[in-house]
Amino acid sequence: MVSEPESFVSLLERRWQQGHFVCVGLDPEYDRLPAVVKEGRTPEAALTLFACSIIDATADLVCAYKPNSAFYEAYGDAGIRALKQIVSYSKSKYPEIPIILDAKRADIGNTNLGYVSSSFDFLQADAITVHPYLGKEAMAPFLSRKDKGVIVLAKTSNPGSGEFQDLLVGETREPLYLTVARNVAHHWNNNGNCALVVGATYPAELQRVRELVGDLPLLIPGIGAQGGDVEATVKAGQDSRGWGMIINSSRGIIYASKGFDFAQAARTATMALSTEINSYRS
Ligand SMILES: O=C(O)c1cc(=O)[nH]c(=O)n1[C@@H]1O[C@H](COP(=O)(O)O)[C@@H](O)[C@H]1O
Repeated sequence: MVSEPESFVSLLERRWQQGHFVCVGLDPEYDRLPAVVKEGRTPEAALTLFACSIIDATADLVCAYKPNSAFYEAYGDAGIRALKQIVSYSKSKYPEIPIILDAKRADIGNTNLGYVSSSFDFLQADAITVHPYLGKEAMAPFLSRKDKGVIVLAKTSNPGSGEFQDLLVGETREPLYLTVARNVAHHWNNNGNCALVVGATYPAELQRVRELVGDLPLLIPGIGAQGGDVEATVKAGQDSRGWGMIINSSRGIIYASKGFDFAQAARTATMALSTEINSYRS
């Protein structure tokens, strides 16, 4: 009998149980790669070696990896091949670590079937980031994949995220990001596979979301290069179990050193962030 693949949420909860809350963002730019990685290699080989070296150096410290598709699509088919190799490498060597494809997809329903095939079946990611703009009905192809995580943008980390996300809406005149959080937690999550994105740069909003959604997993980017505060993030973002957080740092970890020691430096940065996160959990 073929056993069911372990679900995204169950993989995640096992990592949290072991005290791992850091998500390393695998967002490589060829021009920023260390010379030791680029020398004598094609861009495809260099991107793959860089990300896989960081995976090997940090696998015992993380709750997830999050490659952002943009950084691979930028290099055309070579980039897509690199992304495929990186996900395959991580899934075969570290099957206990969930992979989040950060692609911020979502379209009308039948178009979403294409995104589902490419992210979950071709790339074999465990979860994907999506935006909520088309509503629950359109999201059925994602939501029906019980084993895969559907991580919905609520309050994003960028300075201009309030333009739409903070608009006061509905009878209660609450900010739109809270309506998104409520609908996802209470109406979209029939299969227990939903999560939300809330930026670490907005701890007050993070707290409001956490109060509204119970123990729903939250992907929290914005630590490191974007300046989010770790203490405020953990205090606002942890759930009733002291879990619930996928705290992403990309540039702050992957570019910790430009030298031959880049992977070891990524490990040191991941360890420091993990220790700091755990020091604020209750
Ligand atoms: O969905 C995301 O991961 C995301 C949402 C958000 O609100 N802000 C945000 O920065 N991200 C992503 O998280 C990563 C942040 O990278 P660094 O700023 O380098 O740590 C990038 O891949 C972003 O695209």
